[in-house]
Amino acid sequence: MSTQMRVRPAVRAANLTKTYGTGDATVVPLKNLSIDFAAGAFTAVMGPSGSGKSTLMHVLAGLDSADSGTVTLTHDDGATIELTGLGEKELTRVRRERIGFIFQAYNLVPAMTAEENILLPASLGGAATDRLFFEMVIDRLGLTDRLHHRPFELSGGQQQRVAVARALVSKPAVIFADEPTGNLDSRTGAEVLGLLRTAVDEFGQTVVMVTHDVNAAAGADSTVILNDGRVVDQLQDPTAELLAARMIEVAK
Ligand SMILES: Nc1ncnc2c1ncn2[C@@H]1O[C@H](COP(=O)(O)OP(=O)(O)OP(=O)(O)O)[C@@H](O)[C@H]1O
Repeated sequence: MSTQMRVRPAVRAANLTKTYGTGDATVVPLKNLSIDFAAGAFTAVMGPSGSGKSTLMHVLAGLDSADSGTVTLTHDDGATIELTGLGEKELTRVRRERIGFIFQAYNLVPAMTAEENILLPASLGGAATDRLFFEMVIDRLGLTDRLHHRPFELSGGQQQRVAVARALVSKPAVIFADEPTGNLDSRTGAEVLGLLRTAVDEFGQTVVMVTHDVNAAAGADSTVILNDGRVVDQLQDPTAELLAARMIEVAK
């Protein structure tokens, strides 16, 4: 039995099926998919374009619904919440208190400055922000002199870094990141990966990150590979070379 399977899952997906469209236009991005994400671990999710990675992240975070199946979060004290069984109000509360999300499209609030965007989850959740941690995150992301700019005054990469900072500063139990380094130069990408690693190693948070980059995935503790809406492999501590070889096989 692998290390990953012995530890408590922070997030458990069971038999998730998701369909978009009807008739000839039907797409089934998730096909009876089950997977556990270990608590306090960094898991990468890889797979060909269209294999269902973003859909899975949205369903896991309660941002999109599944046709069937369940998503369950487990607290540190062992208490569980079935996200898929919650009403909208309760779901919003759980998302605010427990989940951070880094979207592919950043989803920043246009009228707010970078700092206001970063502090928004904490202010909505009523939690006090750890100001020292905030300063560390924005310094490492190179955002210190961009805090008073609004999103339209920032480059794509700067907006992505604001989205990363927003997901980190309230220290949610689980962070879902959908290609968080996709739009960044290699140095800033490495900073983002380092911060996600810190979230896991120093703060015990659980990180689930979609990436197309085998080097980024190799820095995680394990990698889940999706193909056609299903989990086709789960590798513990794989090397970038092994991941590259698996991705080529999956794409065949
Ligand atoms: N809102 C939607 N309406 C209809 N089809 C959708 C919608 N969102 C995703 N799909 C389809 O579902 C499938 C899975 O998409 P998804 O974005 O989850 O894949 P992905 O693995 O994240 O891809 P990529 O690596 O290109 O981001 C694709 O065929 C996509 O076109």
